Amino acid sequence: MNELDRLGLKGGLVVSCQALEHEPLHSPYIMGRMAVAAKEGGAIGIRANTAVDIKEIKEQVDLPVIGIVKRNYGTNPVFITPTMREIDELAEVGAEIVALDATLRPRPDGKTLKELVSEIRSKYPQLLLMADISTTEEAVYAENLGFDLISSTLVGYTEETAGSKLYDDDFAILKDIVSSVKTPVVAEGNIMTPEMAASCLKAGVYCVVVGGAITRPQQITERFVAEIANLKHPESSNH
Ligand SMILES: CC(=O)N[C@H](C=O)[C@@H](O)[C@H](O)[C@H](O)COP(=O)(O)O
Repeated sequence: MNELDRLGLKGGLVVSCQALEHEPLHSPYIMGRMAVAAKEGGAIGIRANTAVDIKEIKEQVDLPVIGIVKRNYGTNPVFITPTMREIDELAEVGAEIVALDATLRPRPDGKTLKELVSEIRSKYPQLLLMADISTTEEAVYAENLGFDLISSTLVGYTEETAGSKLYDDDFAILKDIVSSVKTPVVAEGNIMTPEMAASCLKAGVYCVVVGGAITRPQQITERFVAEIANLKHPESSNH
């Protein structure tokens, strides 16, 4: 059994417990409780943002953590674990897997993705690396660089893919990625229902990451409110 399979994520649900500074649940304590709730519900892993949140989550649950640090560097669009600084923070708190932006866009420190990956491999050989990508081309490149996992996290969140959603055309992009690489693929991004999560697993992904639909109550409330508003004013939904 390889290092990745030993973590026990295969075929299961990873819950992303994240709340940015501007969000109502922003707090390591609350993210720790979210992780406990996720574990009670049967989650087999947690995805989390920042060293402080991960530290708290690791004190609360014994599940493997996919760690990221979201940090903006000026106007550069790469914000998920962009540089070695964020990798160092995540390694220090013991994230088993580190996810990083693996798009082909220039990074804020001017390093190429290839350079960053080889630096991480020599500094932290035990760390498993997840490539957060937005296109099949990026997935294939990430596989060539030797990433341990490839996640659809950034589909719809880059200039090139803006306007698309992971679930478009019955998860066509996800299926294309799965059939183009041998590396385990993670389905992540806009998976809003249990049925959608099951469809992703049926499409051959290694595991599924769900965030907002479980841990961002403001998003969940918004969907209820939108549906109710639609009932009251059906004609306005066309505008
Ligand atoms: C694009 C981006 O910043 N994605 C972030 C990556 O960690 C998180 O904000 C998402 O919540 C996570 O990917 C899970 O996706 P969803 O919350 O849609 O289930």
